[in-house]
Amino acid sequence: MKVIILGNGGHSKVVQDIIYSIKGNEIVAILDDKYKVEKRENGIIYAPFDSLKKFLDQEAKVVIAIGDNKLRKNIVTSMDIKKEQYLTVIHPSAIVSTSTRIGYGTVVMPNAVINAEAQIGDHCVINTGAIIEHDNQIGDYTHVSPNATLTGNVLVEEGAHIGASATIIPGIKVGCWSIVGAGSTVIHNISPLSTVVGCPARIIKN
Ligand SMILES: CC(=O)SCCNC(=O)CCNC(=O)[C@H](O)C(C)(C)COP(=O)(O)OP(=O)(O)OC[C@H]1O[C@@H](n2cnc3c(N)ncnc32)[C@H](O)[C@@H]1OP(=O)(O)O
Repeated sequence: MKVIILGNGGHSKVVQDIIYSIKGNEIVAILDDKYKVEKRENGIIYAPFDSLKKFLDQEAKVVIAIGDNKLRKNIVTSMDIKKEQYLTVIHPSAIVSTSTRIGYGTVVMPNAVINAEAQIGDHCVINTGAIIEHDNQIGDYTHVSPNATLTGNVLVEEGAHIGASATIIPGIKVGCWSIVGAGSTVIHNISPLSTVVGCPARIIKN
């Protein structure tokens, strides 16, 4: 599979490793606005974002490898690429139930676990070792950070960011574009656009 990667920062390095860990994948271009002019190194083209259309052919799939949820959404809305052309990337060590649905452009990192009937949206990041338990609903453009644990029936709305090693107890709703601080334990629903931290998590911004 030919793959075009958008973004070339720290998160992208991990995504590139995952793409290479899957047999048959080939990264053909890495686009980022830090490249002002097009260049080719070791068979990969490096160029600014707006050159995407030039490299996009029917065979190539696209992954947005940018950790920031809002930026990922902005790029998707500005690029006008067909949904089906986004590649869903799942590291071979991740454990994913056959009854889950994982959306377009979503990246599932090493040792993540996604259990029965969880639904994961488009352009999400399920980071290293994250646990998404049964029946979770995870919205588009979310990021579940390394080692976070979402227990059963958790609902995470669009754009929310769950910090590293956070824990969310069963049945909780995390509102859209909220942030859960690293190491927090969430025991109450979180309203949209809020930031919560601590054990139990308390609101510090909304
Ligand atoms: C591979 C990767 O790297 S994936 C990326 C994973 N990233 C993360 O997990 C980062 C998650 N982010 C955090 O935890 C951040 O601290 C945030 C977003 C919750 C808060 O950041 P800011 O809005 O900048 O808040 P700020 O640092 O000013 O702290 C505000 C208060 O909350 C407290 N606080 C901040 N974060 C936490 C936390 N995780 N747990 C407990 N308390 C916290 C601070 O001590 C401070 O308290 P005070 O007012 O009593 O002094």
